Amino acid sequence: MIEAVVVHIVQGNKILLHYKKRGHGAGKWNGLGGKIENGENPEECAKREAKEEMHADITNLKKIGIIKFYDVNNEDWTVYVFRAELLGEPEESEESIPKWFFLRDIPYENMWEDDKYWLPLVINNINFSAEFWFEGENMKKFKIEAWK
Ligand SMILES: Nc1[nH]c(=O)nc2c1ncn2[C@H]1C[C@H](O)[C@@H](COP(=O)(O)OP(=O)(O)OP(=O)(O)O)O1
Repeated sequence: MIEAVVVHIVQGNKILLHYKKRGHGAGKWNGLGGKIENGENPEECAKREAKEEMHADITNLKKIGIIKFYDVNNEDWTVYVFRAELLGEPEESEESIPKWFFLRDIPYENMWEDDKYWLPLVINNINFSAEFWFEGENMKKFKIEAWK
């Protein structure tokens, strides 16, 4: 089981997304994040990834969801989802290109197929737990539980 974090930064009517240049989900827009390394907790991983991926810090982290991804061909993932606030200016890095999107223009068609089911919950500060079953990049089934 791989453990990872995804962090979403929502400010006013905009969200900061990252075009991933490499790794799992390359070619898609996503929150920032990555795999948890030995000895880190999810918050520490989120802060490290923010520095690595966009050369900026994040603060006021709020854990908002937990997602399990089951993939029949590959490995299973547990992903901790956070909201956070940005300190400073995001920059392009070797991993990704950051870009602000209006909330009404989120590019769901160029994101992981599961995102459209749970990102609205993150934006509305609704806690959730979800499970998604994939075959490669195709989502087959899902379950979501949400609570205020
Ligand atoms: N179906 C999915 N939907 C989604 O929104 N995010 C997903 C996802 N499956 C995985 N993720 C996230 C978790 C994690 O933040 C990221 C994948 O992590 P990466 O491969 O970028 O990890 P690292 O930054 O540790 O990369 P490397 O150093 O290249 O191994 O994609």
